[in-house]
Amino acid sequence: MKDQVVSGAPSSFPAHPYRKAAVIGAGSWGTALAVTMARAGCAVSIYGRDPEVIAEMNTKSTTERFLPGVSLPGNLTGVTDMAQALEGAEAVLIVVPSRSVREVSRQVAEHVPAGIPIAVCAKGIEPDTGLLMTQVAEQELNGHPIGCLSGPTFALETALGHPTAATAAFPFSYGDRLKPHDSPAVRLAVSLSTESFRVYVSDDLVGVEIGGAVKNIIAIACGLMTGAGFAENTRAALITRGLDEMKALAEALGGRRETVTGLSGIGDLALTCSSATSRNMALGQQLGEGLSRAQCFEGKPVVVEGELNAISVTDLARSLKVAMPI
Ligand SMILES: NC(=O)C1=CN([C@@H]2O[C@H](COP(=O)(O)OP(=O)(O)OC[C@H]3O[C@@H](n4cnc5c(N)ncnc54)[C@H](OP(=O)(O)O)[C@@H]3O)[C@@H](O)[C@H]2O)C=CC1
Ligand SMILES: O=C(CO)COP(=O)(O)O
Repeated sequence: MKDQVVSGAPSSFPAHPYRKAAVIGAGSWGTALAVTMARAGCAVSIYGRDPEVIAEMNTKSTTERFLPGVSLPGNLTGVTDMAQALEGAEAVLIVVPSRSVREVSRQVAEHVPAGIPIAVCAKGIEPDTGLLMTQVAEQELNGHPIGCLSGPTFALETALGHPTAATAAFPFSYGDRLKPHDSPAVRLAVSLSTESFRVYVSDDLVGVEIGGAVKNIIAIACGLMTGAGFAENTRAALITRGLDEMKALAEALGGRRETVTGLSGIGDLALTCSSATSRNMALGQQLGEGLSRAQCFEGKPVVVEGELNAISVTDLARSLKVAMPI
């Protein structure tokens, strides 16, 4: 099964949805995914470390800082105790910034029995090691199927119910008797399926994760050029050449080119490079307009994955002798 290519829409693989899941990270994307899973019928516990955010979720069914205007479903419970969040979970989603994935994976490992699938939803490459986020999680979480979820998915749009599609990827090589419909990728896809959210499945973790990590950097570049006063020809050139860089890096790591031309690659690249809703694009645009880093986002701290990852991706590309000029 190791090299079998599995991809497609969840309807091709009927599967049992998870009844109970834990989301670790109560920011915008973690909460949007928790909301989506809860709407799909799963009982979801979401772990956050800020007691005020969690209290607002449980008392008002809102999270105004992260998803303004969104009403949280009743089967979503916020908790500030990680062990409590993970109790009885059949699947775990880790949704924190890439720089926190190792620390959080280590914490999750203390509370989750072996065999429970873990989906890492952060986009990035670890500095110094050059590891994908699923590889980081794998080092900390022994005995778990580890996969990822990625795609063109602004959190607020997802939570507001705008039609959205993403890709879930898990390897199909563990467990001799595993059938495609038993794969965590398929079960996760089904567990997240609502009228407005559709998840496609893949077994190409490298292709999926490289798309997510690289698109943020290209989006900063698109923002820079927009802020500096350049126009659409320049953006099209950056997106197209950026896609080529993504393909080259994915291939060098054993990923597939066709994955990069899917939702998690060109889909996310197109989204993030075209809209100031993207924090990466917005940062680039403000810098291009001449603001200092401290002035961007009115001085508030905002997660901009492409900043850190511009360095880790460049280092990784150099170590593999892949040309990535952008
Ligand atoms: N927002 C989006 O549209 C999308 C985001 N993503 C990806 O999801 C990841 C998370 O981004 P996003 O949710 O947007 O970021 P946010 O800034 O909205 O939220 C990050 C959350 O992670 C929490 N966190 C950070 N470090 C830790 C830690 N060590 N332990 C526990 N919680 C922690 C933060 O808690 P605190 O507030 O206490 O610091 C916060 O609740 C990123 O990699 C991003 O690229 C992917 C797709 C869409
Ligand atoms: O990854 C995202 C959409 O797919 C979110 O993009 P930003 O992190 O740039 O806001």
